[in-house]
Amino acid sequence: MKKLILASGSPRRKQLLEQGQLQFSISTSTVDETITEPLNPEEVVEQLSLRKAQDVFSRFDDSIIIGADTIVSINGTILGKPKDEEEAFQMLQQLSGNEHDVYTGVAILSKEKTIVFHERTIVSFWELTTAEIEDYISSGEPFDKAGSYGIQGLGALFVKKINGDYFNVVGLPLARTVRELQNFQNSIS
Ligand SMILES: Cc1cn([C@H]2C[C@H](O)[C@@H](COP(=O)(O)OP(=O)(O)OP(=O)(O)O)O2)c(=O)[nH]c1=O
Repeated sequence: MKKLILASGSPRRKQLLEQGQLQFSISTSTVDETITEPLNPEEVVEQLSLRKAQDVFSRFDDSIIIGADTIVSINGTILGKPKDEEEAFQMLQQLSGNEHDVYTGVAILSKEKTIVFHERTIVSFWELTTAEIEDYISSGEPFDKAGSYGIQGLGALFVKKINGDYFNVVGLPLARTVRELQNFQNSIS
């Protein structure tokens, strides 16, 4: 059986794969995450997850590599990780009282094969007050997270409704990823 490598520096993705009882190591990718063409959110996450996986594959081509990327999409706008407090404030204001989509793309690749897929989860937020947003930003939680919130942390207090895989919002659609990986391993062995 080939070794499995998670191409991610995200502590959430590591935790989720561990929860899936998989044996793996980690090698962080250093790719540029800029998107230049006009793409749909699902195309963005698929392309970026593949870019991350390919980067690590170039160093470990005897292994199976998993890469992932998560973004928030609201009214045609894609929200990644905020660069500063001001951007975090704008993002949270946009999400307040509205419904948005969270997309995670996952790429699994080896010498023999490449697969890429995505999952979408719909999340509705309660109306947030300015004070609530400011307090949340002061907690520091928004900064390494797409859309400036973490559903697994204090951000849970903003969520009115969710439709789809919760773990997809945290950064990896776990059950689907494990199933896709099993099929992948069977097909190349
Ligand atoms: C919406 C949301 C996102 N996130 C996180 C998941 C991802 O780690 C992050 C989106 O950034 P990504 O660019 O997908 O991932 P990353 O930079 O953290 O890690 P890497 O590229 O090395 O794999 O946002 C949460 O933790 N909770 C949430 O509720």
